[in-house]
Amino acid sequence: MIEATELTKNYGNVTAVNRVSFSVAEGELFGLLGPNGSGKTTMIRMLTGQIPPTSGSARVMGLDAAKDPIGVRGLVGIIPEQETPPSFLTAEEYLRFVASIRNLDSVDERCDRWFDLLEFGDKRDVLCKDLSRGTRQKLMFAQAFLHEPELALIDEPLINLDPIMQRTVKDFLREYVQGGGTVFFSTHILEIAEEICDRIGVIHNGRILHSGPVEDLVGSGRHLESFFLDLVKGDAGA
Ligand SMILES: Nc1ncnc2c1ncn2[C@@H]1O[C@H](COP(=O)(O)OP(=O)(O)OP(=O)(O)O)[C@@H](O)[C@H]1O
Repeated sequence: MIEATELTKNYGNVTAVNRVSFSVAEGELFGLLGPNGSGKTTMIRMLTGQIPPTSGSARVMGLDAAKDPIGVRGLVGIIPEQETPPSFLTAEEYLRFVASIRNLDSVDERCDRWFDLLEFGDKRDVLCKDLSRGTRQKLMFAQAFLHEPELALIDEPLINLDPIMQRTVKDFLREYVQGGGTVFFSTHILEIAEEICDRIGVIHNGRILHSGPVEDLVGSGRHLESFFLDLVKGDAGA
């Protein structure tokens, strides 16, 4: 579903992502872990064609993300970091707007499903500017999955959600990949990665320091936190 080859992004003299290669297979829940400023958001922006790479390439669902960014965004679901829905639309108007752009049928059913699952149907007629941060995040989650994409790319999916809603979203993501969907998400919350990911990549200073199945870590008796800290601190000291 994703094939990144020597992907690099420079902002002026800052190298945010440095010759990163990896792939994500269908049905996988892949977590990109890294501390603040390590390159996670830049990576997701390149994979979704929001910014072009300085060099290297990314194929996403068979399309070149730099050459066909609109094609990629038509296929995948995206939750960008700290993105908020338009302030002047209600929650339901926003979902219907997304549904019309994506030419979806059964719009009532699709909207109801997400209002029910994420328990915010009582907010459907509230203007987005008046929604709480957590409810805006639920809405962003709903818009990303409204068209039932085969691949979702999510930047920090659970950051504003309370523990009950985090549980719902984690369960949804596991069911989604068990049903054949693929998820690429970035986080610095290690417990979430350890709990739901099939595979993780650890990124620091724009480079992938490690990539592998979570069960290898669990099987070795190591906790992800100590593994992550050793890797990142070792890299910082190198
Ligand atoms: N538009 C930009 N212009 C200049 N530098 C940028 C830009 N976007 C990101 N950077 C820099 O690139 C590096 C990687 O940033 P990025 O936002 O990708 O990291 P991140 O891992 O998502 O961080 P966080 O977890 O804090 O959101 C940082 O040094 C950041 O300051």
